[in-house]
Amino acid sequence: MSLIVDLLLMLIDVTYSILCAVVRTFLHPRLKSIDGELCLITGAGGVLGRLFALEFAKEGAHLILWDCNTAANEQTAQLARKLGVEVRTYTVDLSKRQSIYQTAGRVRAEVGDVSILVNNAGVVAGQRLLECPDELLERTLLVNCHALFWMTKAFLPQMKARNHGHIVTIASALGLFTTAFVEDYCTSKFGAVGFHESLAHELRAENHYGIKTTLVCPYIIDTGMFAGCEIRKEIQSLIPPLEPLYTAQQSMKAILGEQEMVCIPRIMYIPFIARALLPWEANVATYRFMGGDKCMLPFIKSTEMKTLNGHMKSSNDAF
Ligand SMILES: NC(=O)C1=CN([C@@H]2O[C@H](COP(=O)(O)OP(=O)(O)OC[C@H]3O[C@@H](n4cnc5c(N)ncnc54)[C@H](OP(=O)(O)O)[C@@H]3O)[C@@H](O)[C@H]2O)C=CC1
Ligand SMILES: CC1=C(/C=C/C(C)=C/C=C/C(C)=C/C=O)C(C)(C)CCC1
Repeated sequence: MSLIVDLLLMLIDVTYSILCAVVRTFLHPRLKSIDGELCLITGAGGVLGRLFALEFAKEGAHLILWDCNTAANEQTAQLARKLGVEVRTYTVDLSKRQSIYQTAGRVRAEVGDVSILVNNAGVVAGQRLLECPDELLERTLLVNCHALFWMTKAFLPQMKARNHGHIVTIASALGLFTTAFVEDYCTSKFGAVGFHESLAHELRAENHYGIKTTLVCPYIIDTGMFAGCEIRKEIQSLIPPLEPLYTAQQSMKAILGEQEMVCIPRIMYIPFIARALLPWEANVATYRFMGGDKCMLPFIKSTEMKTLNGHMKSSNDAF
């Protein structure tokens, strides 16, 4: 009997959540206020990180900015302070667990409890797997994936104690479907998506309904990180690279609307769903047609040229 009641309740929940998602797509959802909240953003010296800092500052959140690039991070802080919020900067190496834990300890002691955590920092090796130095591949996993464990372990306990907080994961469309020549990046972003989902389930399973999670999965953004990456010329105008500001603003809408996940642009849901529904060869055929199969080649070539010109060191030289 209780199975039938549970089944009916589940069906009501499923119908209600589908209706909510449909309504949300067409109407503007109510956005929460984050005035006076303490927001920590990683990679705040980078293009998207800086825009996030400014968007959160506009909403009245005080900022803790983390980056390995002290000068760029400080520039972001200066811009944000002009918007009237308090800003503290910290230089940290997110590829090192101890650096994360030490800096988190300083934040807790010097500022207090973080209530919004935006895991934004990300890197990519930008070289073919077989030619890429091992440390560069490892670094992608450490920064894009392992850092999520350490950041969450450092800041979730205080959120749990207050049953209040928000953890944002900036993943990627390449955490939902893949393309060639970016094995390190896809591995790390699929990891980030898996991490986000498991954490979101855990918070619900433990009834921590006051702690929200948002997963952001953007397509190529015009920040320079994937400079050269391009799909078939004729289709490029249909799916152009995203403007960084547009990406940050769409992400903010999802965060403040307490949306669980957002693909930017929405059309990215199609390759995500197609990956799960279509046979592998059918996906290969559509990738080939749209130039999604070799879109990373010009990006990889330009990184390899830089490496040849001595901008980057190869650890394989040691062998
Ligand atoms: N650009 C794109 O096309 C897309 C990007 N994304 C994701 O968006 C996020 C932001 O990307 P974007 O703004 O383009 O990238 P940027 O390279 O502009 O910014 C990343 C920032 O993170 C910093 N950083 C890198 N490694 C570390 C580290 N070990 N410790 C601390 N800070 C570090 C970088 O410093 P430094 O510059 O000194 O290395 C930089 O300031 C990333 O997670 C990325 O994967 C998702 C979809 C598309
Ligand atoms: C593979 C593929 C495509 C191209 C995707 C690209 C080019 C994604 C780039 C994403 C980036 C750079 C993310 C960074 O985090 C299409 C044409 C959309 C559709 C079919 C499959």
